[in-house]
Amino acid sequence: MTNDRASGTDRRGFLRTAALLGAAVPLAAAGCSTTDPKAEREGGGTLKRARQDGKITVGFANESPYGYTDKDGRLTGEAPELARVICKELGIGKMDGVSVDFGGLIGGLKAKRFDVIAAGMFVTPERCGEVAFADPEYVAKTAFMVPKGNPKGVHKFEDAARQKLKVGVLTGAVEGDYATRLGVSKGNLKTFPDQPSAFEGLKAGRIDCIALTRISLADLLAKHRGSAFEVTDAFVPVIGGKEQFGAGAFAFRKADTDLVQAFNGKIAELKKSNRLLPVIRPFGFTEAELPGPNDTAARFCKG
Ligand SMILES: CC1=N[C@H](C(=O)O)[C@@H](O)CN1
Repeated sequence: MTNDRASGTDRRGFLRTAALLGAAVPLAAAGCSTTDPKAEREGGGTLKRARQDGKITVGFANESPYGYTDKDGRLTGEAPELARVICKELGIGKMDGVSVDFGGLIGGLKAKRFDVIAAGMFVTPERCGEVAFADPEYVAKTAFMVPKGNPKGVHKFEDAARQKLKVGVLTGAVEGDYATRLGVSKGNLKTFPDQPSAFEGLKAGRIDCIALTRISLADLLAKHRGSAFEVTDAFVPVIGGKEQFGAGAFAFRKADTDLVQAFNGKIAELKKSNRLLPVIRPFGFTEAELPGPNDTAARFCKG
């Protein structure tokens, strides 16, 4: 992989490359934190290395508008663009991207294929056992893509479960968990590696609906204007009496505590100076999705 390309392997196994990400800027050596040798042994030290190299690698799931390559092959989306702003301010001028299925993000991070997950991944208690999350950059709701007119009246997972409908989700995404916990049988849950294949499944009638964030489905629908589908109103699944808001955040290896802190510092600054929304607004995010003061990673790790 070159320094300024995003690369990955698509689901057919073809290597895909994509031009990247912002011009190099001089290293901001001042204020760099040093990493202790123990942290490096345990897989930390990424912030120091990234500052020295002037480069960091992010993992993304090619889910638009969270993290994807555009028609020119450039890595973009809510999370990569925000990461680009933060990294530049941290003195890391270049960002490479590696594309994997959503379900491969945590494994890829741990295997050091990349240093940060920049895919709008939700903070959940299970995932907090595996990775360290920064504080959320947005909080989003869920929706379904269904045939126009929503003939089966699917507004929440319980509606799909009751009617034994087939629900399409992305591999490794939270919606699969929501669905099964709210009564959809494993046999009626169909996983897809990406949005286009889920859409094909819906079109072919292999599934009755797709469950994802409303933002993701609105983006998918916009790519298929005039199609026979619609996106339902956004809702918040409730499991065991608890509302499941989707708090999206960058994720890091647990040993990279200094990198998490550095990102958190910059996210706090961006929020305080009202600079967060302008970065993510072009991707369909509004004030309604901005995290509140209590929407911390620690809060969502608790569930
Ligand atoms: C950006 C995103 N977040 C959810 C998740 O973290 O599982 C899923 O909706 C998949 N996509």
